[in-house]
Amino acid sequence: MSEIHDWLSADRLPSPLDPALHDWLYVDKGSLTRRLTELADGAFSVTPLHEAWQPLRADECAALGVPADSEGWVREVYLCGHGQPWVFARSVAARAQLEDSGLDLQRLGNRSLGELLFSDPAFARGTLEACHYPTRWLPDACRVDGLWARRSCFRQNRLGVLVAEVFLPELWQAAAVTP
Ligand SMILES: C=C(O[C@@H]1C=C(C(=O)O)C=C[C@H]1O)C(=O)O
Repeated sequence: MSEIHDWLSADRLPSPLDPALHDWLYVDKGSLTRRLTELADGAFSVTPLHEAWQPLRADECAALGVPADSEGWVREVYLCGHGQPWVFARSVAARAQLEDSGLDLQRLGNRSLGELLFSDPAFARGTLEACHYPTRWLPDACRVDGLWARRSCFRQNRLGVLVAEVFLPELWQAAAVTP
């Protein structure tokens, strides 16, 4: 299934995925931070790569329900096990929604956004969608074609935080999954 470039919910997949891969992408709706922490026996860390106000991508504006080219806070990090990048995560929120919400994403640093989202019961997670993440959107250091990614939107009142997680080959090795 090398042609999936659009974000698809599980019911729109053209054919079934390997069950272990399907589980990571669609079934486990809990915190990825917690799942990776368990897999790494506690040796989990977050490495911020890029944090800035900038225009959001078209697919992000559509998912958040804001006008095209809206500005938002963009946070890109590696989620690491034993110091090795396992997941590249990009989380975005539109400026107007964020400023109304009081959520302070700018001072998160190397704390996990997942801990924050999952510790606040006011946030509800939307449908998980997956795709092969466009290579050009990856940092140079992990630019591999056809990597599986998933995304979902966490909503609280008017605020949406869209979280995309790209699974890197080192994670599949550690988890003994053949993607
Ligand atoms: C949504 C979660 O948060 C994770 C932590 C992130 C961060 O710190 O920037 C980003 C995306 C997620 O992979 C989670 O743990 O499930």
